[in-house]
Amino acid sequence: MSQSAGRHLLLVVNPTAGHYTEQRLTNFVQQLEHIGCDVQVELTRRQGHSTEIVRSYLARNTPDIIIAGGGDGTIAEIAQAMMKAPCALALWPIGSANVLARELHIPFDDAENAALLARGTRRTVWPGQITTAEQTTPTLFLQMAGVGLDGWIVQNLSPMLKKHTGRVAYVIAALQLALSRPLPPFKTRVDGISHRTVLSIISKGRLYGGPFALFHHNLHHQPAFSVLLLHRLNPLLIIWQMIMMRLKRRPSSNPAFTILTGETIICDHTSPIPAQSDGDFRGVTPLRITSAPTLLKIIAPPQPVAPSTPSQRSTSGRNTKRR
Ligand SMILES: Nc1ncnc2c1ncn2[C@@H]1O[C@H](COP(=O)(O)OP(=O)(O)OP(=O)(O)O)[C@@H](O)[C@H]1O
Repeated sequence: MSQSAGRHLLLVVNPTAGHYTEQRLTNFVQQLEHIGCDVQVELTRRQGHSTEIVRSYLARNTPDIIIAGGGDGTIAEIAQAMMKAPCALALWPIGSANVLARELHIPFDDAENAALLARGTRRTVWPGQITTAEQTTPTLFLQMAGVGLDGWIVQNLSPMLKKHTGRVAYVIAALQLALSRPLPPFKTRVDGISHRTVLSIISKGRLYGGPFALFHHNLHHQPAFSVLLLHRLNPLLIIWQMIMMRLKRRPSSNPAFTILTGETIICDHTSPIPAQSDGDFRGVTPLRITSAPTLLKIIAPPQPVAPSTPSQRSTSGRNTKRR
């Protein structure tokens, strides 16, 4: 009898996610049933609906695993409702970018993913949380948050273009913004040290925008973030960095940006600067980013041996200056 026999799974699916098809869902459910799981499928109908589905489901049931069928936005919404639940989260990566799934080495082949679910190996991850002045409850994110350029991009992104071109839509929006108007600089404080930035990327993972490695380490296993602070916006620099990322080279040292690690990040400005996390708009500055108070269990292959813990440092040597 398989290890997964009798496991009760809730599969929450975003049917608007980049790589969803009805046929793919039918096949995936059959694969899960084939390994002995009892699967309940719920389709979302609007943004935020997956949080409501999971909350009301957990009030009445105790599933063994909740599967997030979608991209990073759907995963974050489901995690938001699961923080105190004893069950594990699994990923069915059918989104456009699927950054967290790439980061955790979740198989993109559905049969292999079902086999991973059958084995049930778990990792714990430490989510981040973003709190704005208008929120009473912080919003969780599992992969990354971006303030400034990233927030403007998500605010200006055409959903139709995203549906048809996937990640290319973000590049088009970034170049449009970079060429159209000067973006206001704002203040980002990383563990008390203040920097002037036009974009701050605060990440648990190594990857950004899909398969591109932006940082050396993934910090999912500890209450810290990798932080990239872009000090000025130069379209040529952005194109150059994209080429380097495409070639899977990490950003080189450059006076235009600083890379460091930190635990508490505060962004502020006299006028509101937009922020996104895991690909969705999250409000405006002033805002504060810290680690969530609880860990989350995720079905994933075992974590590769981690390199030594990075201490707070800067690749451009500028993190000690106050701006
Ligand atoms: N039925 C729905 N209709 C409209 N929006 C939805 C629906 N279900 C979920 N959403 C929203 O769609 C947004 C994007 O979803 P998701 O992250 O799953 O897919 P994606 O954008 O294709 O993938 P990725 O985040 O990996 O690029 C999320 O904000 C989610 O709340």
